[in-house]
Amino acid sequence: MSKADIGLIGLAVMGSNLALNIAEKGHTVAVHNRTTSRIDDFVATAKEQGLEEKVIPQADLKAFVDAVAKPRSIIIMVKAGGPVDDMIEQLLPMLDEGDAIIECGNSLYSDTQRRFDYLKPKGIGYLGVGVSGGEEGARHGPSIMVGGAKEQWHNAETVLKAISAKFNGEPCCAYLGEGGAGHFVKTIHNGIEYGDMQMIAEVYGVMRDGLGMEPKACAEVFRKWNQGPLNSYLIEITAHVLDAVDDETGKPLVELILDKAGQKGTGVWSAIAAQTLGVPATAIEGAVAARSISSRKDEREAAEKVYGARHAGKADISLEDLEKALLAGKIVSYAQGFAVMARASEENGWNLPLAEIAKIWRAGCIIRSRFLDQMSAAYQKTDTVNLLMVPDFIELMKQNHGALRKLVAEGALGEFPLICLSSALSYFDSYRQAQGTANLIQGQRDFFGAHGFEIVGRGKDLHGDWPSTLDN
Ligand SMILES: NC(=O)C1=CN([C@@H]2O[C@H](COP(=O)(O)OP(=O)(O)OC[C@H]3O[C@@H](n4cnc5c(N)ncnc54)[C@H](OP(=O)(O)O)[C@@H]3O)[C@@H](O)[C@H]2O)C=CC1
Ligand SMILES: O=C(CO)[C@H](O)[C@H](O)COP(=O)(O)O
Repeated sequence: MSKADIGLIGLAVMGSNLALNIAEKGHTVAVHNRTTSRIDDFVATAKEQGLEEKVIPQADLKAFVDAVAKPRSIIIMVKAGGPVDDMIEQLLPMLDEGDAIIECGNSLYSDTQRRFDYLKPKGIGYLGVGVSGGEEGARHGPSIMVGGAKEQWHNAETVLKAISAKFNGEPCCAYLGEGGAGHFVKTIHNGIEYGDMQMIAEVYGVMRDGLGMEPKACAEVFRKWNQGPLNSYLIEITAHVLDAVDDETGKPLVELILDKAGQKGTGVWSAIAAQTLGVPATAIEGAVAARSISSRKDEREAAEKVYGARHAGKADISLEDLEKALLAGKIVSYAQGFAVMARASEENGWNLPLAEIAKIWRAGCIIRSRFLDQMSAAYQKTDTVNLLMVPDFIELMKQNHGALRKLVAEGALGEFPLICLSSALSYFDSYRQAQGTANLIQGQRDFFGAHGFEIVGRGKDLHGDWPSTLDN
């Protein structure tokens, strides 16, 4: 029996769809799953789709490994965390030097780095790969962010590029750097995804509570915006979510869905990375905070009783300004996400290609958009890491930050929470303020802790002659 081009372990939502995608592109794939009933279900689906000849199912792990051509490329698509380490340990005695484990889940990049370092001396290549696009993407073409062992990447490159999404014929799949680089980029992708989703939700809140719009009317607006500069997958699906009607009650489905957002970790990891690297990512942090506040429904209900319902009423803002405000917020959020990646790249020696990252996000992934095409073109022309200093985007910010300002002001007066959009605006205003207020902070730090301050022309580590007695 001829050997499979590639192996795949983990036939849940993502793994099964990736395996079907691989088979459809003409590559033979050996598949395995801990619970064997999933293998049977997968084989049945492969048959329905006429792909069974490209699939080698193996319930026994050793037989699965033996079914893959050497040097082996074995994708693992299991639950992130401990299960990945378990899988690695089970595979290790069965692999040969030069084989590769290609881990495609949403893993913490520091775990990926650890696994890469652990396997390298054993002669096993470890690739930590971010895959975005959900179920549909996995089946028909995700965006694929590869990090880890470069040599083994070349063995798997043909298959991974074949199954990835294409933008103008170019694969949305690239090798981005050693160790945890691929998973770091996927994490920041998700952080940006959180920002996009939260900003959209905040604008929906203003439409609903400030402009008194019904979900169907909101859907219509998002559909229209999807024809303009905000064109993106997330704007498109927002229109669909707002349009959906509950069969049981005939009411808009969105009004029945509990307002508590889930989160699986990548947003928090992005915010922690930003803080650890000393690169502000206020939009991502705001989006994570908003999800956490949303989950405290009981507390919110109690607080509303204490403080009274918000004044929600007429917001004095046009739909045109809402669109512009969303665009300005989005630019700031992407500027922050890319600045975090640039800093992480320096810190870890990854040499992350920012233009390439924007390119492979243009199709297949959850944040795919027209905007990313503009971004990749802009980053190809410049080395500047902050998008706010890239000529095309300077122009866009100049045209749109006024609308963001108006929205945030309306939000404050009308008591509409805009945690993400307002923090994006504050970042923008802080970023472009040549004379800030940290002079006072430095004075305070020197007062209570003799931490020293700098006076230009006079020197560093200077101290004030502060009073020694105080009232407090
Ligand atoms: N769902 C999505 O939209 C996206 C998910 N991801 C990431 O992709 C990965 C897979 O996601 P998804 O397909 O949703 O599946 P899940 O995260 O729900 O994981 C289920 C799979 O993991 C296997 N598994 C769990 N524990 C173990 C273990 N200890 N040993 C062996 N196998 C184990 C399960 O096997 P069994 O059947 O035996 O229980 C099953 O195949 C995750 O890291 C996820 O974060 C990335 C992008 C999008
Ligand atoms: O990676 C993804 C999309 O890109 C997954 O759908 C992920 O689960 C999204 O994160 P969260 O569940 O925290 O919203």
